[in-house]
Amino acid sequence: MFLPAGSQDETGVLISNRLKASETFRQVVEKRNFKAISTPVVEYANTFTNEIAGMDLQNMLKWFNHEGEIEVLRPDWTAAVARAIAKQHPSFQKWSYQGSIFRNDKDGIESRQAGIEIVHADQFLGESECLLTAVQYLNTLNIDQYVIELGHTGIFETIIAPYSLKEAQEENLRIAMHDKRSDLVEQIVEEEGLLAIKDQLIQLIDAYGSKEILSTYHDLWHDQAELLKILNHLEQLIHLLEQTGETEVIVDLGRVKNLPYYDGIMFRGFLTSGGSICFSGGRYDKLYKQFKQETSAVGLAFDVDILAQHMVTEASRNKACILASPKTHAIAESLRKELPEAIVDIQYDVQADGMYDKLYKIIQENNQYKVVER
Ligand SMILES: N[C@@H](Cc1c[nH]c[nH+]1)C(=O)O
Repeated sequence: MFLPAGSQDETGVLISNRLKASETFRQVVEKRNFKAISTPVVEYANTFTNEIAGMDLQNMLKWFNHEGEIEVLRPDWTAAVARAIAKQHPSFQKWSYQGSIFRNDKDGIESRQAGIEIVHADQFLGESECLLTAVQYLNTLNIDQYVIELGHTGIFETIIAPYSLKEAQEENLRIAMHDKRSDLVEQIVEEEGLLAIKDQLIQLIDAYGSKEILSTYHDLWHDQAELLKILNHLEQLIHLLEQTGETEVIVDLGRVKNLPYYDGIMFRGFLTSGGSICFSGGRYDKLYKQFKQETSAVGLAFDVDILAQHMVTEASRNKACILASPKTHAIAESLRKELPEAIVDIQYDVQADGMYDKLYKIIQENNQYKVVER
């Protein structure tokens, strides 16, 4: 029997790591006063594809229901949580969730996320709390080899704003920037007659690295108030992270939004070995416009599958086997307590050597049963 492309089975350590990552997440966010929320796996496509949320239906797992409406398997938590809490009283700000999302533009169709969303809070408070929760969670999981990257949708958007690009061309340019394809950026800019910003965009592609890069851009953008404001904002967040710990922070000024609803700061966590993205998030105030709310909204989600692959597994426990028979099986069961530290299996026969660290047999002594090493 085969599985559809993108679906996969899992066994052993990966599962226990994932469960541990989930439980740790639950504890960390509960202690930081997040309230758990869960939304159904099946939703109307419109929750994600409406004009404001803007996600692409093409990448969703979808079907028609009996009323002819398109339903999907949850492709994104952020839009689902926004739908769910839009009706809630705005006094509560901090939400957390855990569960799968399904999209066929990712490596596997299903990926497990653990995330937080902070709504109606002061902007800097929300962003700081997102980043500091990420730091605390990764520390608690003993993952210390990572880098936090900060970006901002406003840089690219401000630069192209004076030119009225068609939506499709704008998106192509965004994708070329996202992929850091200077050849494509050059081509699109020339086709669209945007020569005035050609050099600026090409230069931005390489504008990533440690915070020192910010001072170069302070000079370059000295007369562009909007862009200077963004640089100051990034600096403020870097300063906060520096004050609270040893976290390595980089900036990518050429970063463009990877989700259509982002408008503002964007953050990602990269694991140093291998470079996988372990969390991703950003500001998305505009998503709430669909509910006629002008508010602040920011969040991030961890890729729990990636975390599970990179968690250091604890030294595994000793594996013991008590050899029994149908007649002594009940006795063997009662003798498990004599081996409290080990993983204890009961078998009638052990075929392969090396399956267990120790083999025990049952003996009777003074009318008492006990296990002794064989
Ligand atoms: N939903 C985003 C993560 C996020 C949470 N909040 C804001 N952004 C993602 O799947 O990448």
